[in-house]
Amino acid sequence: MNGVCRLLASLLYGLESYMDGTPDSIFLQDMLMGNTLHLLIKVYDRLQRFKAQRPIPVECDAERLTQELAEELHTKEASPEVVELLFLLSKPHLMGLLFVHDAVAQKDYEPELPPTPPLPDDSDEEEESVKIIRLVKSQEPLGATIKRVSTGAIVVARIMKGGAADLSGLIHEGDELREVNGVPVEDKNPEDIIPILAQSDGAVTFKVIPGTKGELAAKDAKVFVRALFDYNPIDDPAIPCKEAGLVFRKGDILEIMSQGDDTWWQARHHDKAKPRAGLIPSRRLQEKRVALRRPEALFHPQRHSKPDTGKRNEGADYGAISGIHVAGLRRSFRLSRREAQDRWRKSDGQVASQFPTYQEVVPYHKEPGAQHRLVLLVGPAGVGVSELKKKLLISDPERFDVAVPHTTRAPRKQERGGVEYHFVSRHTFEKNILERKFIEYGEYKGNYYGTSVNSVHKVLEEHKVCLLDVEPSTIKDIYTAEFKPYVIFVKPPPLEQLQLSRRKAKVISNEDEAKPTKTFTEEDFEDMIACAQVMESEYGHFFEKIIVNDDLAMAFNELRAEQSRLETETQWIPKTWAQPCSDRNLK
Ligand SMILES: Nc1ncnc2c1ncn2[C@@H]1O[C@H](COP(=O)(O)OP(=O)(O)OP(=O)(O)O)[C@@H](O)[C@H]1O
Repeated sequence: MNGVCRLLASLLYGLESYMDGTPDSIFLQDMLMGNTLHLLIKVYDRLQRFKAQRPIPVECDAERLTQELAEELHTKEASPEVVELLFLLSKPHLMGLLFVHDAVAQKDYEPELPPTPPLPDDSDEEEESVKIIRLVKSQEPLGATIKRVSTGAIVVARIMKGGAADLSGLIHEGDELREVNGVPVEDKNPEDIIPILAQSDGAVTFKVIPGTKGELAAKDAKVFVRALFDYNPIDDPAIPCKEAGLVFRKGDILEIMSQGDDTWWQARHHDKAKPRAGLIPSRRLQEKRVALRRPEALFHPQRHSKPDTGKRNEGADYGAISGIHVAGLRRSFRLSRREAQDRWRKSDGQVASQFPTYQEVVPYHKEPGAQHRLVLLVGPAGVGVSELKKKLLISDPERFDVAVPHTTRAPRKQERGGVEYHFVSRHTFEKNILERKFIEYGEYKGNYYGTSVNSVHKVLEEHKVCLLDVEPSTIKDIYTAEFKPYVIFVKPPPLEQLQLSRRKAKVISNEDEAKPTKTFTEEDFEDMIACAQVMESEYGHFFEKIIVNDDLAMAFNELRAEQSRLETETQWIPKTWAQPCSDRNLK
């Protein structure tokens, strides 16, 4: 009210200089000063106050009630009060008031929808199936894309789930667009139609010929996938509509909302509130793309580890360096593994596909009392996997453990079977190899070293978290429901930070046997970074967590936090792991 009054006052004040006595100016002045306008404003003010109070009607049919009362009064003795009441009830003002009251109480005042635009005169037979659709536009996009098909017609290519068009239920994929806001679009390109929509304020009217693809979309079942690659529609020249694309990163969990199209699926981030779906390349399309890019990757230099000269000091182990003897951290065993050329076991087929695109996943929460997931640590040689593992073990020996490895070498003084190693004969070891009892094994200086499946089971059965560091090529062999491995990749920081942080660090020397350790060389750092890149590009789809080992304390804290998270939060595991029948046990 105040605002309206102020506006009127300033209008009068502003108009003063224009009041020149002409009929128009006199009319305007009379109108602005007039009683009618001011009464109207008063009414407006009252209505505003009632709007805020939101009164609820006591009676919705006062008119009928009044009529009944009048009939009743007619049967009574005509006392002066009865006569007066009958007189009041019959007054047109009161009747009008009650009529309006009832209309308001019954909310019988919705504005009628504007009449639909008349069909053009030149309607032909086909026009019989024409649909006129009116949608009210908000800030949100309509959530539909259009394209020109081979017949030259403009059709609705996609309806994005949860968008305005989808929620309206009126427009469907395959509908042919004839007009937008009365403008024929048959001779227009899709890009020319967008500005017509952009210009329209409020309601948009479409004239469409219903297509046949309409009902398909809703039928798709919901699925969750882990994206195994990064995607940004801006960089994708093939996407039919960049604005409709969904940005995601490797590791994101996506809810697939429609697989109706062979090449473009619709998905949304499972953890984001936005209900509207975006376009993503289908598995088939992405696999095709990766396959075409593959030859390039094959020529990528692969330097997982430097060729071993066999000159290293077999006796050097982490005990020697750190003063801590823990089974599974023995340097000799780790060196043997690096020498293992023979990839003794092929993939068991559990991996989603040859070309990592999307992995179907389901939520997983560890039941109390269930075994922990096997924690796999991978990283290039020297990055700090052993250091981090050792710190974790020391931080909570009741909770973490490592599998005791097997070896064919003779026990040294103070070494006890089953503690540092399981000492076995060459014959037994080879028999175990044939029986596929090892997760990984290798030979170093004439002796075998290996980690058995049973030794991992032993740790898990004790309800401890088993920490295992493996070559990335081994992951696929234990990527099973039995172990539910959680793969953590330890990554080196960029070169400068690597040089800075490792100034005082020591590695095993392979040039000078007299000194078991040496400082890192420039080449070691470059190798580490190159190797990490190859590992990430070849095996990155297995990594659920990447820890950059720059500052050791920070990297360790991150690892610890991740371990706690694993025990408390719901995780996403491959769907095949949740179906016990499809498990394949390692023997
Ligand atoms: N963030 C860090 N800052 C400084 N030094 C580090 C860091 N991480 C590891 N180191 C040191 O780098 C050296 C190599 O680490 P570590 O032996 O743990 O590597 P690794 O990944 O286990 O490699 P390998 O398998 O070849 O033994 C050790 O001396 C370790 O203390």
